[in-house]
Amino acid sequence: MTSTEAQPGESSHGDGSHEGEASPYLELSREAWAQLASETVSPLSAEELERLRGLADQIDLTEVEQVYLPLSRLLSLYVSAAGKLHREQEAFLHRRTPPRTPFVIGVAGSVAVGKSTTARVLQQMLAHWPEHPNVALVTTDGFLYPNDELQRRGLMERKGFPESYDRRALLKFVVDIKSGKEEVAAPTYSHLVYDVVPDEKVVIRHPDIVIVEGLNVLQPARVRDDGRAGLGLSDFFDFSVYVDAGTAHIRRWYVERFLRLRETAFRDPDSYFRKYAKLDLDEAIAEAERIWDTINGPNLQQNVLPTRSRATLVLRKDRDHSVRYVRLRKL
Ligand SMILES: Nc1ncnc2c1ncn2[C@@H]1O[C@H](COP(=O)(O)OP(=O)(O)O)[C@@H](O)[C@H]1O
Ligand SMILES: CC(C)(COP(=O)(O)O)[C@@H](O)C(=O)NCCC(=O)O
Repeated sequence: MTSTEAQPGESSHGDGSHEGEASPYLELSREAWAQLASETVSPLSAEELERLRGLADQIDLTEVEQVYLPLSRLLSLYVSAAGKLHREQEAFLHRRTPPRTPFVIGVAGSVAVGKSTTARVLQQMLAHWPEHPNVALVTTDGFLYPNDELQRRGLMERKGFPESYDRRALLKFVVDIKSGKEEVAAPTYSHLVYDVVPDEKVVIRHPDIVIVEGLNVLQPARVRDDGRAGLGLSDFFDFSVYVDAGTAHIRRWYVERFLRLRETAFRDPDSYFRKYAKLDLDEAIAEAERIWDTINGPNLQQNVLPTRSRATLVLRKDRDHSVRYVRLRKL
């Protein structure tokens, strides 16, 4: 078994358990997990796998086969079991027209850890398992307050912190999905203009599975003024994945992505960051590090990392994005 380094604010096991307590997780080394891949028949042809890589230019095909294929199979088992349980419960309750309840998967983790990449690969892979072809993907950034509102609340330097989201709207969105509403719409966010896009929605119809990806999807429910805890988003998740890595690696991935965007997206005249396209290399690195050290790094430590032990499964990556071990909840 791989040893784990403790992170600030976490238990010595790094999984929420404390000395002398049984860990609620089963930990599988990279080798043990990859072994499962050899026992899993891929629902994707070689060409489909190759096409999948196009989704995430950087992702290694071996990684897709050894890590994400068994993960999609495991998820597929959970989806089937949840569907069966739901149907049997509805029959037991004599409900004749049971509503469709999509299987909801949360994908959490830091900015730049690889949540979007993981979520997109899982979306494609899950859609190839015959039982559930309609897999929708929603990112929580559409539920950020628009920049005007963030400015009004003094939160422009806190984008991504829990209070920068319209949490009530986000919760309603997931409740609507889980209660089997036929059509559900979510607002969208543009990384180019760095703001919510007015009047643009992503509409989800009849999904079998919905993946909800975002920094704070595992945040526990807030305690209300009357002292009672409400419901949190994760109360409506059937499964959750926390994408994890050492903070120093994530900080480097953030800076590298920033430098790549400086060569591409930041040059777009509509880009909020077009001023960064003019920076020389050292200035650009300093600016990316400043944003990390003042916004995304503190958010990771204060809000995101403390939710890791709430996940059903943790994917722990190494410095090159390869998954080093997988932790799965067994209790
Ligand atoms: N599995 C992977 N292999 C290689 N590079 C990856 C992988 N996952 C993410 N990356 C790279 O890491 C950076 C952050 O990934 P991204 O999915 O955009 O993160 P997030 O959605 O968490 O902000 C991107 O530059 C992306 O290309
Ligand atoms: C938009 C984000 C808050 C991520 O939102 P998410 O989809 O995880 O809800 C983040 O990518 C972001 O822009 N953070 C602000 C600091 C920065 O510019 O990196």
